[in-house]
Amino acid sequence: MTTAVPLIYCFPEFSGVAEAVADHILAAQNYALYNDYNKKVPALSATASNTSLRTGFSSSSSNTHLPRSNSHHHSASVSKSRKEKRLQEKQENRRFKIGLSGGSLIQVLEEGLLKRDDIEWNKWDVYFADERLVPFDSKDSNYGKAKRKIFDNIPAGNGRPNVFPIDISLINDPQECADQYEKTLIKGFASKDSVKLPIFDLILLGCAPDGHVASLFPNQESLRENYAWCTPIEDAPSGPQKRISLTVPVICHAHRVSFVVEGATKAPVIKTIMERPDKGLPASIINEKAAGKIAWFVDSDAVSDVDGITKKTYKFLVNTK
Ligand SMILES: O=C(O)[C@H](O)[C@@H](O)[C@H](O)[C@H](O)COP(=O)(O)O
Repeated sequence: MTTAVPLIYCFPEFSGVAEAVADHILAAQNYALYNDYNKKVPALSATASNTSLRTGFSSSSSNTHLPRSNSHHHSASVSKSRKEKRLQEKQENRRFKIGLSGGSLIQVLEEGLLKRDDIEWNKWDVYFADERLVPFDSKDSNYGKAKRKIFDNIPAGNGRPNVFPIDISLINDPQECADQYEKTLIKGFASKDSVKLPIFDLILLGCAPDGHVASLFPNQESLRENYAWCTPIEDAPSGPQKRISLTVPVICHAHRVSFVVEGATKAPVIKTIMERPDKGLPASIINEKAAGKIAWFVDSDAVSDVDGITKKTYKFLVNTK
């Protein structure tokens, strides 16, 4: 049995998965932007005290101290208000950084996200956990699919995310394409400081019947890549052969890593992941290495073969009223 005890949220239907995944994403968005899953705090633009509520920093002391008219106090309050302004700017510049896989996940997101009106799309930076090296208009392109199904259908006026696809001019050269995508990640995650690994707020993964996640396939060398952020795949055993993928260390370094898996065809592999981590399937490796920040969103069919797992009831975090 798996030594990591992941949270497994199970739903009888696909639509239940889609709704819960959307809530989960929204909670992660709100936490990344406001340190508050439920974003109960009032809009930032209003007052300085709102800033303190949102950031957790204590702001003005004017409610607890009588004002004193000396220059020291004046300059202190000027620098305080500068500090507040800086905090406010920092707050306003926060971004929600999410990594998406392809496959059926895109339909789940299409169904769950597009009906919500509390998504701050213009604060999203969307990267891809993996990409097939095909033209964007191919049905196999993860970016192309996400664009057609989701990004192109965001209602007007709801903002637009920053989306980071691969450099399409490099689809014949997986190594170059992976290096270039790594540069894109460095720019987005480490432009000012040097960081060992990027920290995504959330990475969403599917899981194929062979246990591959993103484009990390069983027994391939890319699964053991420990330094690069992004790895080339030259010979994927299914689907388009040339791909790029985020590496295991990058995926496991995210704040949250969530699997979204539906359908009876996945039942055998989910059994193996939960019961035989020693087989070392890519999904098992992530499940174990990122223990503590993993959640599984599955339908009943996908877990029908597994005995002895504890299914949790998903508690919706984001208040939609
Ligand atoms: O580009 C890819 O191949 C995907 O990112 C891949 O990792 C996917 O998530 C699984 O193959 C599951 O796909 P399904 O959910 O469609 O079965």
